Amino acid sequence: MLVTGGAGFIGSHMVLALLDRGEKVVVVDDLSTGSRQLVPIAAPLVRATIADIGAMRQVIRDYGVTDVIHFAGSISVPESIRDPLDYYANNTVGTQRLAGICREMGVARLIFSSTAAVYAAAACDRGAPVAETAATDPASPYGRSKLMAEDILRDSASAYGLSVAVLRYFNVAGADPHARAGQINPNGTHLLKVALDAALGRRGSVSIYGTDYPTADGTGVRDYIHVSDLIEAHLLMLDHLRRHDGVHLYNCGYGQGVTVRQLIEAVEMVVGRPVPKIDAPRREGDLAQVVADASRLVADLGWRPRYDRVEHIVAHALQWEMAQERAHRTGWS
Ligand SMILES: NC(=O)c1ccc[n+]([C@@H]2O[C@H](COP(=O)([O-])OP(=O)(O)OC[C@H]3O[C@@H](n4cnc5c(N)ncnc54)[C@H](O)[C@@H]3O)[C@@H](O)[C@H]2O)c1
Ligand SMILES: O=c1ccn([C@@H]2O[C@H](COP(=O)(O)OP(=O)(O)O[C@H]3O[C@H](CO)[C@H](O)[C@H](O)[C@H]3O)[C@@H](O)[C@H]2O)c(=O)[nH]1
Repeated sequence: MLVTGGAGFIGSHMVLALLDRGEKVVVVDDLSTGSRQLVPIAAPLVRATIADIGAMRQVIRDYGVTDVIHFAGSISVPESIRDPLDYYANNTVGTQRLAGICREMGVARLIFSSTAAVYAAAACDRGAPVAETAATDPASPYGRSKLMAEDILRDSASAYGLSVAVLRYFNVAGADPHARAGQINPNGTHLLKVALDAALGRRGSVSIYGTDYPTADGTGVRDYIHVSDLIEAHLLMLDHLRRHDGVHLYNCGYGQGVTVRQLIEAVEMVVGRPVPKIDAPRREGDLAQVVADASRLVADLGWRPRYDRVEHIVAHALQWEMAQERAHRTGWS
């Protein structure tokens, strides 16, 4: 099993879960945002970009890879607006190259990390959960870079017989309940990371981007999914893909909308300290609300989330942050 981006936030949880159930895993990661520290010793880490066809060919050959879970990519909506070409290169061209090498080397299955950012604003902003059948029309280069990658994989599936699962994640957060992995990128911009940093005094405040959205309290609504529940969906997907060829598409979320203010309140409650916050203008490329209809995942794969309360997500993320602080103090990071 090859996990691209396995030194990153979500990929490292995937590696742990695969090892936990006895699979052999190799990781390819260029460590652009990931960290060697997140990769367990039992999983060899090859430091390379997925665009390096020679390196990828060698990894797939050396480790006899038949299945790929493809997390490697660039993930920030605002960054994609500032530098769209980087996003198309890394997410779209990178995936196209990976599909080519999978075809050449006879890889059987690939699971792809896509995103809710592919959906059209009109489909999301009605307020109802968005199903896989909703219209796509991304509001950002990030979303477009991922939607094009989805198309490349779908076409590769029908032309070359690669079996593909596209998983559209909503907002992934939290950390391993045993604090073995978590968010490590010091430049992380996701709301929970920023709010926790503000609560822990590592940054001055959190800006609330937009307070005039047509939502319950005027702030943006997202569907935060605990990373461990997301990983469980990947394990189920992998088993399903091993029994069923073709192309599969699933949303991954809880169907629960949480506003920016509600998430910050949950941080205040769990940490037990106020979070300094500043009202700020809307952020370009943001939608008012993005909530998943994940009933397909539940019906087809029997997915049963375990951590679908926002307090779980915040508590596990905090536990990880505390473990990191201890490790830094004692020189173990
Ligand atoms: N975090 C979320 O809320 C979220 C939501 C939807 C989709 N996703 C997708 O999930 C995937 C993982 O996201 P994450 O939150 O773990 O981010 P992350 O930045 O922690 O992980 C990405 C990993 O990929 C590596 N990487 C990036 N480009 C690479 C390349 N060209 N070659 C090799 N390695 C490369 C990075 O070093 C990092 O370890 C991404 O594809 C992202 O678009 C994430
Ligand atoms: O400092 C911050 C950071 C975020 N937000 C707000 O919090 C919400 C969530 O923002 P994030 O930056 O945490 O996440 P996004 O919704 O922008 O995007 C994330 O989820 C998407 C899917 O919904 C994509 O997959 C993408 O990879 C991932 O970055 C948004 O309303 C945003 O405006 C703030 O108010 N202040």
